[in-house]
Amino acid sequence: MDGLLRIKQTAISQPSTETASESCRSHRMLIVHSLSKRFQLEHGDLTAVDNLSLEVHPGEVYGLLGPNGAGKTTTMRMILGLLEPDGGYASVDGLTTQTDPIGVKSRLGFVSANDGVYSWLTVREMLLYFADLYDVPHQLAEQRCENLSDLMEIRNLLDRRAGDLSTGQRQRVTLVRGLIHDPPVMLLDEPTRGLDVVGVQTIFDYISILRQAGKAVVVCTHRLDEAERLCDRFGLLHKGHLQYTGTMQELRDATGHKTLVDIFVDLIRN
Ligand SMILES: Nc1ncnc2c1ncn2[C@@H]1O[C@H](COP(=O)(O)OP(=O)(O)OP(=O)(O)O)[C@@H](O)[C@H]1O
Repeated sequence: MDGLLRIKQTAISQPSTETASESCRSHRMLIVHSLSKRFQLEHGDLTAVDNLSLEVHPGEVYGLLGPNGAGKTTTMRMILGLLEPDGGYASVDGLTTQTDPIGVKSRLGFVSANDGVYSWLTVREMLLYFADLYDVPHQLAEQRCENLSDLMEIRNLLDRRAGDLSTGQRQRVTLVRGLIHDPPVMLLDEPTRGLDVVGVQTIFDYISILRQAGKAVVVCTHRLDEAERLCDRFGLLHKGHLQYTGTMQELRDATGHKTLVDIFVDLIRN
């Protein structure tokens, strides 16, 4: 952790230097406005996401939590522009998924437990390829590749074939890949799924780096204990509705329960 934090300053842009003022900084937040999605099933419609609104500010980690089928993935897919909403939009930097879906996409980084790597490319080739997809100028991409490799301790892997890496090494590479275009907003879908204790700690370190770099971070996870330690604010989704949103203390005050687990059990049973 110490090593990562020591060098993080050089690897990803800091909010104070990247933006001139607080008002400018506030544009770099994620706004989700009245997102809705219905799926047509054989026996009628299913509302997977119902009029969901939330905001995530720079330097804030927001836990989007909910039981199986609550609508988390559907929400993420709509924010990422992979699924057309029936209503509402997501916006970053004043751009919206309705009017400039590619502009929004270029401002989002995505890390998922299902991330794969291009087996036949070296790690460096793959990182530069992704940078190119995001139109990062080559020299800047090379510089980011070096700096982020130091940050996530993968410098010794840069010239190795991605397909030969261990699970933990791949994880670090995909974390770097998510940041190669220096997006202001990061979406993390079940980032600790299937990882050992070291892998989980890597994710914790990564998220604290993102927070300190002023990224707006959304984390979807079933690990409520982890979410409680990681996130500044939470949205509790159930059957497509955002039932509660707020800090841990606000959730406690609203529900009368102490832990996320208790809040969840109550939510699902009632
Ligand atoms: N393409 C689709 N067609 C029909 N129904 C879908 C489709 N995608 C999702 N759903 C339904 O929408 C609801 C929400 O699914 P979603 O995958 O968003 O939940 P989730 O909160 O991510 O669940 P999990 O934690 O189990 O991954 C579920 O009832 C699911 O079956």
